[in-house]
Amino acid sequence: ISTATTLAGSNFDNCMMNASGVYCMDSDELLAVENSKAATFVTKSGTLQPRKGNPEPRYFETEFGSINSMGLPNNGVDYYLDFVSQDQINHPGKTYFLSITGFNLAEDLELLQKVTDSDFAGVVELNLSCPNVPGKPQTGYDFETVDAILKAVFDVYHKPLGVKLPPYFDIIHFDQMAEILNKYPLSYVNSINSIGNGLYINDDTETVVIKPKQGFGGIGGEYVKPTALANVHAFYQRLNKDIQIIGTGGIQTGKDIFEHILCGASMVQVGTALMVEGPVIFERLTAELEAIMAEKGYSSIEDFRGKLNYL
Ligand SMILES: O=C(O)c1[nH]c(=O)[nH]c(=O)c1Cl
Repeated sequence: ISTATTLAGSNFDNCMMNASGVYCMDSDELLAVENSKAATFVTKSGTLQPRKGNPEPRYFETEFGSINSMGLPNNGVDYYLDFVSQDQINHPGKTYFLSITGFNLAEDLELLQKVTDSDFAGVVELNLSCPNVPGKPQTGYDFETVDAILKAVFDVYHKPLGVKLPPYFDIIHFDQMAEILNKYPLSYVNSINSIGNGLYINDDTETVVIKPKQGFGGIGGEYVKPTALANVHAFYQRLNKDIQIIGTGGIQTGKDIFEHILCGASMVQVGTALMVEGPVIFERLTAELEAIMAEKGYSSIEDFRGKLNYL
């Protein structure tokens, strides 16, 4: 039984990794994921300059998941490019993911130029769905802007690149986004980012639990799995088959991974549960997924990927 997968032209010996933003801020965290059972890692979304992010508390764990309004704290794209370029030397042939996000098209292109000028040989994840930068709209919900960004990006960048999308909640939005995405040579689409602008309350103190944005923040964890599975499957149904899907959202067990793959995912990313359990989670998740595959008589994830049945 193998949980191996192929994504963006690279082979991975496992189909799971961290979600950007979790366990990927600095070299210690990235090495912890690297040295776990995860197939690879993706960095925290890098911006042109390092950022402190929003005032704390900006992340809070609840019974069913998490809420965050981090505000894009990161060490800057050069830090992550330097780290991954060095890591590639230590692990020749391994493919890593670099997440980037600009605050406008010019910044996106400047970030990609830096990637082109570096030794980075992995996959770029363009984060179109950073929900927690006050005053900035959620790019992923501005379809014309997404189209303009992808047109400009693929005019200049010709190596493997995927996009991280926010969740959509309307069938027409799945149709409209897929129509845009199908126009471009994307390696993959990663659905979903956190569900934007949720609110969690501490009843004892009658107070919100995070400081930024009067407590409003992106929701992750068990809360979001039905939305994540729907987004994975909606894009699987609509995108041309050379655009693969990374499934992110609500993964806590091997069963959750099985469901994401059944919906069409070729790789899954773990966020909130990784934050809770640490990188050792990938050993448990791998064992649980292998057990499900053994029970069902599947030897590879391709035996059941995308094969969700309808009634
Ligand atoms: O506030 C954040 O840093 C953040 N938080 C999220 O839940 N998703 C993102 O893409 C980002 Cl960039």
